[in-house]
Amino acid sequence: MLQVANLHAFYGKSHVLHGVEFDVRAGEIVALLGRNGSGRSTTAKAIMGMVESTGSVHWKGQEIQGRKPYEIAHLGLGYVPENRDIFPKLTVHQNLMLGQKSAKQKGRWGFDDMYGMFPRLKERQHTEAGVLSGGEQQMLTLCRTLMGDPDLIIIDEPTEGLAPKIVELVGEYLKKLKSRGVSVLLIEQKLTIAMAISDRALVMGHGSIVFHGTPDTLWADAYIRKEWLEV
Ligand SMILES: Nc1ncnc2c1ncn2[C@@H]1O[C@H](COP(=O)(O)OP(=O)(O)OP(=O)(O)O)[C@@H](O)[C@H]1O
Repeated sequence: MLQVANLHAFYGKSHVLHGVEFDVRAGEIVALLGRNGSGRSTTAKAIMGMVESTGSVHWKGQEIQGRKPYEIAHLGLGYVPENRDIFPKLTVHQNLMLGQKSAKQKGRWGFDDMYGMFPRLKERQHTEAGVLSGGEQQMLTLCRTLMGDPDLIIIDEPTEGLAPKIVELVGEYLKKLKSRGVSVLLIEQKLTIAMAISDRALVMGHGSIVFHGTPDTLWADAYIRKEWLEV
């Protein structure tokens, strides 16, 4: 479904990704793990056309490397960035409306799905998004992206700063997405959530993939965990 090959990315003169290669198949949750600064967010941004990059990004059989971010989003790739991407002066409901692909075209998800999944957003549907808590804004960003009906969602550190109970909930939601046919590329630091929900795990270090395999194999690999992860 998504195939990334020989991906290099640059911030000006700084060369931060060095030939990243991996794939995400239909219906999979793939965890992209690594320490801060290892290049996970840059990988997401390079796939979405948001940083200068070279190499190949194949999405559903077509090359999307070099395309504009909005074109990539229209092709069914959803991106939930680390910093909350909401319109603070609009209400929760208006934010969700803006996420819809088009008002007429019915996607896989409607308002009821979002409010069912996150009752807190339903309670606050008429509230300005800017006054929501950090966790609620994160949920809203995820829901707004889902309203665009993506086939694959790249989600950057959704559990950052959340209480352990909420982290578990986020895991449940991501599994729900998978059960509705949405693939997930989950950027994470927490090995526990990745172990609990992902089909495969990738570990990044210094801008390259240093491990790929099942979560169980990763758990059993003390060297990789010690060298490249904070566990
Ligand atoms: N806008 C930028 N300009 C210059 N260098 C950057 C920029 N953003 C990231 N970098 C550098 O690129 C490298 C990879 O960073 P990246 O943000 O992709 O890592 P990460 O694994 O997602 O970690 P984090 O969660 O801390 O963002 C780091 O060395 C970082 O300092």
